[in-house]
Amino acid sequence: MNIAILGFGTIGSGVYEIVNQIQAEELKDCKVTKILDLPQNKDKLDIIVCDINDITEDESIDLVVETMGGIHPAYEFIQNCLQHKKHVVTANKAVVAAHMSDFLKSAKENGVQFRFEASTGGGIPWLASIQKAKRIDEISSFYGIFNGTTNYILDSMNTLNEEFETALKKAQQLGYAEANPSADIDGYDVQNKVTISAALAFDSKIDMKDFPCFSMANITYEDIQYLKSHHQMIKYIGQAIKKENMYEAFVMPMVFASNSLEANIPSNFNIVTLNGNTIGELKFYGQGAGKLPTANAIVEDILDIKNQISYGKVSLDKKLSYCNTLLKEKYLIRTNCPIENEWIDSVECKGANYYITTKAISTKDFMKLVNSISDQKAMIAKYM
Ligand SMILES: NC(=O)C1=CN([C@@H]2O[C@H](COP(=O)(O)OP(=O)(O)OC[C@H]3O[C@@H](n4cnc5c(N)ncnc54)[C@H](OP(=O)(O)O)[C@@H]3O)[C@@H](O)[C@H]2O)C=CC1
Ligand SMILES: N[C@@H](CC=O)C(=O)O
Repeated sequence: MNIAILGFGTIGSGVYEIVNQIQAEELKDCKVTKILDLPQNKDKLDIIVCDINDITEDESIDLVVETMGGIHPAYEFIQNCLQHKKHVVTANKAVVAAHMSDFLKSAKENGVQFRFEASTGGGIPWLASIQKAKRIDEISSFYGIFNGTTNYILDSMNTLNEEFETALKKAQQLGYAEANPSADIDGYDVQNKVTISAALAFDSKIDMKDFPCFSMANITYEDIQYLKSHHQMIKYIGQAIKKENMYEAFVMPMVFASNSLEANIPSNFNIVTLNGNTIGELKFYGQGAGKLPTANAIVEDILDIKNQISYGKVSLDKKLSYCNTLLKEKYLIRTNCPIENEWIDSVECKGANYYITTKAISTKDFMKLVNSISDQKAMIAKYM
């Protein structure tokens, strides 16, 4: 199987290394024969080309790996490759979340495969596991730590007493962060991953514009110390739940008991959990970001395509409506101004700050409460 890679950065170079340099029996008839890169990088390797047509028009190429990131020109390049009857495997959650149904349709029309395991959960076989679980079960909910960069930051602040900015810089140097790390910190990356996971778990295209997404940028060292004194830890979570033809979803910081699995996830690792009617709770753990773990997930997709292995068809046929009264939960707000409200359960004063815990309330009421807070630096989290 001849493979082309679009984009030779952290993940693209990892795919090249695994396919062309690891001596696995399964990989012996796979070879990267072309790489699309920008003209300034033309001399890095003799298989680099700078025109997508050199790949789409090359009949010897069977499969294209897209690891450029972003929506454009990734969307056009993926469509072009599918229309030229080449299988496509991508790690690019932004383009998959936005255009999954177009890609699946083009792949079907052209008799090829479109796979995207690496887009969600890095090296964890999460999407395949959702598909396997769904062969028997109805999946009612999933949640988890879906972002390696933000987990690395929170873990470094907690265990190494590092500043947020220092930890972020290290995560960037290690190749975990998105090109614009606001995607990690402000939640767009997890929104994409929740959307992709929901498509597979619930057979439905949910719209990320509907559900709340709170940044984790306001979490401070003092917040982590405060929670530690209460035997708790904060993590950055994506979550979705389905009830009949309705769903709720969130991206936000969440407070866990310090002896829970989630509270103890280190470094760039992710943990993701699904709930099914016969399997119950099922958890998956592994590196959620980084060159070789993510490249590994891409190569697993390549081998599944080569060996014609599928865990079920992806269908987005079910219509789910967003409903913000399905859940009733407790929230934690740290702010410099007191809040008086019927939904407040307790308030603890710490220096200039108030740590406010709400009663169990609906998302609808919680959003009203949040909109009444003028403190731009307020930290907002949900209790697990
Ligand atoms: N890093 C990670 O841990 C993970 C990343 N992903 C996803 O994988 C994708 C790639 O990420 P990553 O490897 O980290 O990103 P990088 O920025 O390291 O790599 C992207 C590469 O693509 C190149 N590129 C951009 N546009 C073009 C173009 N038009 N033609 C040719 N080359 C182009 C870039 O060149 P230049 O730098 O010169 O602009 C860069 O070398 C993203 O979608 C990301 O979300 C998914 C899971 C984990
Ligand atoms: N930036 C992402 C990369 C993997 O999806 C992350 O940190 O999780």
